[in-house]
Amino acid sequence: MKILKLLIQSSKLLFLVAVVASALTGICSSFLIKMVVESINQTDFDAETFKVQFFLLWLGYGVLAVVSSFVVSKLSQGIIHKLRVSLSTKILQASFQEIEFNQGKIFPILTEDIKSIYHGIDRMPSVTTGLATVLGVLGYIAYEHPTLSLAVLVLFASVFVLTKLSLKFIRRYQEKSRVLWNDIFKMFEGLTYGIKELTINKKFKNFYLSEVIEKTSKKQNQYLVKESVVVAIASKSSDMVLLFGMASLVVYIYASGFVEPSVFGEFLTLVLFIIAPLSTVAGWFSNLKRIEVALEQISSTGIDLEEATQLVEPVDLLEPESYDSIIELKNARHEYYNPDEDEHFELGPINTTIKKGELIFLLGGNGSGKTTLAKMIIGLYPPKEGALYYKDQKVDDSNREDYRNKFSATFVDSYLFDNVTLIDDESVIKRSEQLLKTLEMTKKVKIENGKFSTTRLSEGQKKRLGLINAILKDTEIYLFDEWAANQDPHFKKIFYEIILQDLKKAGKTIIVISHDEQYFDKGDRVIKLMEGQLV
Ligand SMILES: Nc1ncnc2c1ncn2[C@@H]1O[C@H](COP(=O)(O)OP(=O)(O)OP(=O)(O)O)[C@@H](O)[C@H]1O
Repeated sequence: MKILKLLIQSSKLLFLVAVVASALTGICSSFLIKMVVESINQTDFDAETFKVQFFLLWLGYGVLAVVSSFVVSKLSQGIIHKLRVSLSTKILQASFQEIEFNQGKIFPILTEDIKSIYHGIDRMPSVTTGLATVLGVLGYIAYEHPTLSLAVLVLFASVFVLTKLSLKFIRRYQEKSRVLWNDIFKMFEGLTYGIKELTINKKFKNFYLSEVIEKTSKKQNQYLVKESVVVAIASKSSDMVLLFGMASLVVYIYASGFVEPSVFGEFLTLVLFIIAPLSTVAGWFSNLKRIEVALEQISSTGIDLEEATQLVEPVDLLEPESYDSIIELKNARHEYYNPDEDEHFELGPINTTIKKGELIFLLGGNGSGKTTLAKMIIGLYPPKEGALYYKDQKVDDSNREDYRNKFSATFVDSYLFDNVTLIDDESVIKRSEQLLKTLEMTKKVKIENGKFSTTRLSEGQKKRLGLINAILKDTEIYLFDEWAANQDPHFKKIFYEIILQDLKKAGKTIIVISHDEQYFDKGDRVIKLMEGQLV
């Protein structure tokens, strides 16, 4: 079971303490039950010994139960923390294309699936204690009443079969309701980021509320209700099987007389004591299924929760003194397949070279593949065929991370981080102040505690801050994907005539995706894409 593996991986020592403490708690409770039951029919009842023994077991039970709860909760919290960090790490390490393709699934995983795993683990103290109690009492019954215990085992086996049968249905509904979480998150995304469009148009707002939100939410509720019904049927029918079995035994024992009624009474009391913990253990199996569903969702995005096994040792690219080109694409191809529309987009084969210090404009109509080519050049999409070279060295899985580090980029949908731009170096502070001035942002943004003071800005201003962020990274190659698209003519001029020229003077290699043909004479070369091909 993957969840047990995760628990053990989290801390072997804590896991061992939790198992031992839970087992001892169960043993204490079994002995307490045995003492009470035995004392009922005892003729030579010794109250003093009973009090001492009972007190010690009672105290032991309480202390051990608290210890096991504390340790398991420490373990489960540790797992949740580790899961969050490791999931985030794995997302950052995973193939960009895989994560980009599964973008809609990431949020539900980081919230819903982690919550399901947490709730499953959180119940473990009561489950382990319950299990230990059941096993302890069963052991005692088997020792004291071997024939009767056989009958109990048959009854418990029926409960087990019933639970197992119901788990198939429970899992089916859990899977269906979990898949709907992806739609629910998408719908909340629309509600948050599309609030302008929704607020403006009453018809659309009502449609979104009734046809999207209400329908999806209702559908999920139906699955959740079905799951609860199956859980209730399974658990209640188990209780009914147990009670019916007991009643049948009573009738049979009275009819056959093969056991003394007083012995049977003691036996029955013991069995009744373990029905509740047995129910807790059986109920937990549905939680286990939910954990399985959550873990499957996580691995469906290509994220493997096992400890990372480094497939290729990362290496740095060399920095030779002389080389032909800084970037070269040889027969490089990329393709997308859109399963929803059964549509392919093919880029390439692309053959081109970029020299160090060149300022290149990349031009092309909407959907011609400019951003896709940019992502391939920057190392986000490894070419599906052909190859990419940096200073005459082939870029492959081992050096791709180092290759990507040679770039700074702004994309159309770039995210402006407000807590990452660490401006701690004196020269960087100076440069950022200079850039704020050039891009006329000094009245809006200041540098405070090594960060920009605000990101509550207009879209054009945010883009300018994003540009400053990219430039401050001071990398060898820059890529700007339609940066100037939403800038007014004044800031377009600043971008093409000051910013790009300053970068060029500093020896940077620059690729600019742009439709501003009036500035193309400021560059060294223009390349054009048409339907995925360089023309
Ligand atoms: N993540 C993706 N998955 C599937 N298809 C995609 C993906 N991204 C882009 N495409 C498809 O690839 C084609 C090229 O897209 P791309 O974004 O590279 O074009 P572009 O030239 O940058 O367009 P624009 O000028 O509109 O930004 C389009 O037909 C688009 O539908």
